[in-house]
Order: sequence, then structure tokens, then C-alpha cells
Amino acid sequence: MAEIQMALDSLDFDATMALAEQVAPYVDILEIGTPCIKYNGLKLVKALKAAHPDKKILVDLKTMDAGEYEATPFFEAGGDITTVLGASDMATMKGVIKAANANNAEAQIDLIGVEDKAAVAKEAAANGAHIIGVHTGLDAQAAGQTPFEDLKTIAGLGLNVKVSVAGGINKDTIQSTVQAGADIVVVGAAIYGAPSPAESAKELRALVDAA
Ligand SMILES: O=C(CO)[C@H](O)[C@H](O)COP(=O)(O)O
Repeated sequence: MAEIQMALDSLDFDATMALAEQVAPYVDILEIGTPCIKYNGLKLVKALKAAHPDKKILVDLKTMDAGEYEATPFFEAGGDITTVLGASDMATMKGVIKAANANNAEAQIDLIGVEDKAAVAKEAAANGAHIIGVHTGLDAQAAGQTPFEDLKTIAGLGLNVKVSVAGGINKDTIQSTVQAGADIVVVGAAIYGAPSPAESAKELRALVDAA
């Protein structure tokens, strides 16, 4: 069964907590988006985990250097997954993987901006990465890009890792995304931009469960 990850991309602490409360019944993973974690820091990780101990918390650090050093406090604060850029040195990725393993948590390699995604995914998986993230970022989405071709490539490798997919996924694309091999589907704007985020999350949950 695929998991749904809700991307909390507001900068506002209270709005983030309130949105998490609305969507939590329908999602598996609460993601603190990169701008949000830069703005709010460890305090938000602790508050979100305290409010939702039954949910996984993904902290979208997009780490680029000093992997173990940067990720460790976020795992210790209650993060279950942190992200590290596939564009970083393999030593950085290995540092985050080490920190994750030390905290019974997971490291996600984010392939955003990586040229040879298959090569990085293979090497990261061989070095113990838990999740490979196929990701078309917000700026690339605005330029018309989608993550679906990359998903085919990465899912087709048959690596012994979970595959996460992010980049404008909505109710029209979520089922085909799961069917194409996504273990985790990330949704941001399609939920937080909906008239009722809770209703949108509920609808997406039903679609994923029926996929
Ligand atoms: O990580 C992100 C941007 O870098 C977003 O959180 C992710 O793309 C999900 O949001 P959306 O569904 O709106 O694309």
C-alpha cells in the first residue's frame, strides 16, 4: 500500500500546525518543507511529533554538506526521515544514512537537479539509502516539467529501496503515479491550495487506497 506524504510548505508556525491537524487523519507522513524548516527550525519538528506521534515526520532539509552533523539533531528532535541531495558528495549522503541508522530513522536521497538520476540512485541504494526521491521542484514545475518520466526510470531499476515521488501530484495523476511504482506519493499544493484541505486529503486517500 502506497503512503501519502503531505508537504507543509507554509512559513507560518501556527498555520503549519493547523494544516497538519486537518489532514493528519488521511496521510501517513507529515513533511516539513524546506522553506518551512529553515524558517521554524527544530522547535517545529518537536511540536509536530508531539502532536502527531503516530505519523512519520519528514524533515526536508535537502542537505548538501556535513550530512551526519546536520541531520542528527533533526532525528533526535523526532524526525523519522530527512532528505539529502543526490547532487551532494556520496560522503554527505553516507553521513545522513549513518545518522538515520543511529536513530532508527530513514534517509531520503532527493534527485532534484541530478543529471544522471539512475546512476546516483544505484550508488545511494548500494550505500544503504532507505528512500530515493524523484522530485520535480516548484520552479521546474512552473517551467512545465513533471516527475513521471523520471519515476519510470527509477522504479524500473528495481532497487531495494522505497521510491518517493513529488512534483505537482494531484487527484488526476495520483493513481497512475502509484501504479507506476511509487511507494510514497508527496502532495503539497493539491491539498493546501484546495478549498478544503481535509476534503482534498480524504479524496486522495481514497484514490491511493483504490489504486
Ligand atoms: O519539496 C517541494 C518543493 O521543493 C514540495 O514540497 C513538493 O514538490 C510537493 O509539493 P507540490 O505537490 O506542490 O509539488
